[in-house]
Amino acid sequence: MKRQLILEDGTIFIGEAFGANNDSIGEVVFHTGMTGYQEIITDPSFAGQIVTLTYPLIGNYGVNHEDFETFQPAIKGLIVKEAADYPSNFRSQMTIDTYCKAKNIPGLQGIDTRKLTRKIRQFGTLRGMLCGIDVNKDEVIDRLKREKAANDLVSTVSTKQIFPSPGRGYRVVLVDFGMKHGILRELTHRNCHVIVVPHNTTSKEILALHPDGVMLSNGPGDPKDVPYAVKMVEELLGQVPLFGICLGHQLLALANGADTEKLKFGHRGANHPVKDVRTGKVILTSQNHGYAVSLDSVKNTNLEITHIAINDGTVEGLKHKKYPAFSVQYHPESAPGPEDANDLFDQFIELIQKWEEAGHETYRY
Ligand SMILES: NC(=O)CC[C@H](N)C(=O)O
Repeated sequence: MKRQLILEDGTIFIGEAFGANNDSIGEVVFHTGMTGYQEIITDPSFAGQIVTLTYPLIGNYGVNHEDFETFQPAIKGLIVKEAADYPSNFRSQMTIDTYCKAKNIPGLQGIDTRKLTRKIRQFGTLRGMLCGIDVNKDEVIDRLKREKAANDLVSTVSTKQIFPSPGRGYRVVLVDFGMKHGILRELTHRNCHVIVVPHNTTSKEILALHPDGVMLSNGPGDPKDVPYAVKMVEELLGQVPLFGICLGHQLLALANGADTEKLKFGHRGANHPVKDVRTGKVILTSQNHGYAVSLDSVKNTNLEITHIAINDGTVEGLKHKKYPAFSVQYHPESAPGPEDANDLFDQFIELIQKWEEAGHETYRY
């Protein structure tokens, strides 16, 4: 069955359908990872987006039940050069087509993904629609231009209920803006007693849980769409150690008076070099973001820039000058992908330890 991608600038890519049989509108973005399609598809930060994978063969090692980053994927569609029909791996439990059908994700294959990626790189991220080939093209383009992207994406992917992931170590409140399971996995590995709370939990409610540390998760959309979360972070500063990842990093910046901006086509891949400006050390990182902290806006704040992207000089890491709070724009929990930044979770645990040794011990049960 034929399916097409119509972009808001009028460009059309016609290919073959796979996955669910429904039409879908989203922001078309590209990801350059050679592996990790299962984690990409299930990363809630991609909510509202149609994801193009630049690696040409996707699904060759199948889909399994262990590598999901969330139960309910939030992407609006998947575009690949070729979706493998016969995966080969001992962990494989289904094909990418079966998974996309089960999770209501429309797929498009057989188009020139390099051409599409070049277009996005040249003109910036575009809105697009995945649909059958019998639609009225002009009506679709008009709709794509007219309709605004959703601005409440975080609420659609965050947990509605508070829930614990019990451990015997430090009590960490993890604010779920669309958390990847990987973050929970890393904290659990370090024996933390994690309490996952919804995106709109207030600072007062968080402090009432007597956390030793608070983790701000990744999440979809523009950080300015969640002003209540900026307020929550602002009120927690200096009260408890904070660690922010991706959206969490952007919220830490906004809470300190810095600004964020939309990047032309974002950073989405598994090999983005990042430099620690304090040591000069360069690491490879996994990334997925469309917004970034504006470099100049950090100058007159209490924040210090700790990391910079080698490719385009954007802000990749921040640290508070006075309070125990730090954040990174990239994903230290990434799996698969480079594990170069994984020790940031150990640094968070050390920060909590130091904070407590300094006499800021909170209650425990
Ligand atoms: N992975 C994330 O947390 C992404 C943060 C934010 N939604 C952005 O696109 O920049």
